[in-house]
Amino acid sequence: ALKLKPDFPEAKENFYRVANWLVERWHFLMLNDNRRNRKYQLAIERAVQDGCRSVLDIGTGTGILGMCAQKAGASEVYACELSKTMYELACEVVSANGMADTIKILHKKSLDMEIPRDIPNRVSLVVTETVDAGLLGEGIVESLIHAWKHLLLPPPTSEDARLSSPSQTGRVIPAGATVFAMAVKCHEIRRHHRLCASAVGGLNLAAAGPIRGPVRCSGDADESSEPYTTERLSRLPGGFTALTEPCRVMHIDFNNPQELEGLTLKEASQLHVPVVQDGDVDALVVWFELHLDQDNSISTGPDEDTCWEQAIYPVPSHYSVKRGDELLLEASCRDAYLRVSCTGVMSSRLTPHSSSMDEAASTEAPSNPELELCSALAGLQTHQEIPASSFVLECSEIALLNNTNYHECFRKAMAKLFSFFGSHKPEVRQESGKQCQIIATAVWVRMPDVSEGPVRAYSSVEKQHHQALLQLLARENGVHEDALEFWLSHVEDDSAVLQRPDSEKLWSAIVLDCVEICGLLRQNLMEKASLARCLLEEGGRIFPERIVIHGMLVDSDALLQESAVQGTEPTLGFNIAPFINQFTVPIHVFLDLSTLECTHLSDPVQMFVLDLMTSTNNYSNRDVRVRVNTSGRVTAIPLWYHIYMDSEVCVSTFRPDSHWKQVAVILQRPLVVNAGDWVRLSVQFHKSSISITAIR
Ligand SMILES: CCc1ccncc1CNCCCCSC[C@H]1O[C@@H](n2ccc3c(N)ncnc32)[C@H](O)[C@@H]1O
Repeated sequence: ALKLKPDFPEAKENFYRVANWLVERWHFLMLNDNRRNRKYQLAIERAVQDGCRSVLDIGTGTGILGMCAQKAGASEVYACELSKTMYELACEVVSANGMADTIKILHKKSLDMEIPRDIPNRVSLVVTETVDAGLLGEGIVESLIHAWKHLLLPPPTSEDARLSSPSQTGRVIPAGATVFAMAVKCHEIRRHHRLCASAVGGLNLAAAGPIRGPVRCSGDADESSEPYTTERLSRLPGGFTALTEPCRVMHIDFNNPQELEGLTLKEASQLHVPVVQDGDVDALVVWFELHLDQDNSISTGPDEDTCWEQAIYPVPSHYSVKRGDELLLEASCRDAYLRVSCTGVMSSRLTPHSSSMDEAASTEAPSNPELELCSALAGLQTHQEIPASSFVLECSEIALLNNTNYHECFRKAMAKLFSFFGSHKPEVRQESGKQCQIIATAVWVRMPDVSEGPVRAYSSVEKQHHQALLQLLARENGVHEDALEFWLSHVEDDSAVLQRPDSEKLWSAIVLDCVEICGLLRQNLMEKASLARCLLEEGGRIFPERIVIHGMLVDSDALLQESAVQGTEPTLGFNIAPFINQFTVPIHVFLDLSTLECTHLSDPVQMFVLDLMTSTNNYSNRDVRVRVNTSGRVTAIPLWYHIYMDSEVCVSTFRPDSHWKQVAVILQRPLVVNAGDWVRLSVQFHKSSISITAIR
């Protein structure tokens, strides 16, 4: 559609969503990571010079590692790629770099490859980077077990190593990986995985029983949750505090088929990690060193200036630790995921601390072992896992519940509305009672303050278990059963939700959920608002009534690195950028603007106003003049919103406690500016999607 009509807004909007899905953003990060590319190239060159003549690149992506092998002089290069989009991209890239006839690319998962159908003979080198932040999440162990059995020449046995040339034996790049973990205290992780308040918006949540996030590294591998989430620790607002030293969890040798086969059957290993700092454990952070060959490795650690994320295992129970304690961890590779969890704390506090006693203890005959054992056991804090029956909410929903500022603002605005109705129309009120429709396609709606007489709230919730949770909360908080009516809105068409009620049932308040967690405005927001306006009774209000879009000019190389490959230099001189950059998306979502490495080139300015109550105030485009107060290169325009519940009560989506992220418009061509310049931005708003072009 875009090829036919490049500026067709719906197609543009859909393309952005599709492109983000088809080509994951880390492809850009990876290809721009010149250090990583050079390390792989060096390891491949060594292996080929060492005698590996035939190479298979598993998970070739754009084909860069296969091209390294071909350029290093390998005589046979094969590559396989399971994603159709990436496979087609790799074919374009390889032929554009003149290697179409020397690299054979298969649109196949390596596990489905056979000899001689797919490749004529076993290869002497497999190169792959099918790893995620938790190392095993892309199935590298399963892929390599299969590769050793069916695609690779046998590994060198000890005498082989001395005698035959490596071309008769097989090897893998990376050769292995070492996994590390440490315990951290981090508020940003906590507020996304654990309820930090027992009451929200005047509702006592404790009544609902345990509420937990989707990430759970529990004993039973219940499929409803993921074992870990990922974060770039160096970019988390508020940072983190390391409570333990990093500890070495395990080493995996990818050149040892027997070890790989035994990995998922191996018993969990128990680790005792010294605590170096007092605090409550919020999560375990896991990263790894990828040993490409003996002396060449890539680290994904939080303190390296690496572009990679770390694996985060939130700790559900409350472990508070003190310097000198030992944290007990358990690590295993069951069902091909790396699982790390806290199993207890060996508190040092129970053994006498004072130095004199320690000296005495060390000089006297060994103290009585029973005493030592029972004091150690007494110090062993272990906690019951949260029962699996607890309610599971998304991380963003937990962060929403923890966003007390948002709930307070909402209550304030609602209370004003109810007092308005209470005072203005006593006669009408009696027979029909206050009809208040809460249309919040978000999970969470606040029960209006029902103390002010009969309020009927109708909520459209998307998920059954949210309805169950709300009903439970209503009952436990004295909200009468029939004061709250639900229907299950269906994501695809909200019209069912907005169907016009019979005439007497007009609404006094309609709540719209306007902003997606990723920071985009919801699709068809203005259409929903105009539909909702027809459903209001006299004096009825829409919440929010207005959204003001703010933005500023920034110079951020980090945003460029995540959105497009910057030329051929980062990719070892191979011409890859024009092909992968077809999937560049001019809107960067899930941005955490508070920790983005960037230079602010202007003050924040008001870009656009959306009036949800009075449609005549709306327009579709606007020119905004922005004064440059710092010289630099404008590469992006971050955007956030001030959401006005009513004329005074406002919630910003760019606050430390906000459960929303921000977005950024990436300029097609960076604009060099000097302090004192004025930049004119043409801001278009169409079908809830914003586009901004900078004019000198
Ligand atoms: C320092 C590395 C690092 C550290 C931490 N975080 C991220 C990274 C960077 N690695 C990200 C790559 C991760 C994606 S894997 C790359 C490509 O390979 C494909 N695939 C995956 C398995 C597979 C298979 N068995 N057979 C054929 N194809 C396969 C995927 O379809 C994808 O296009």
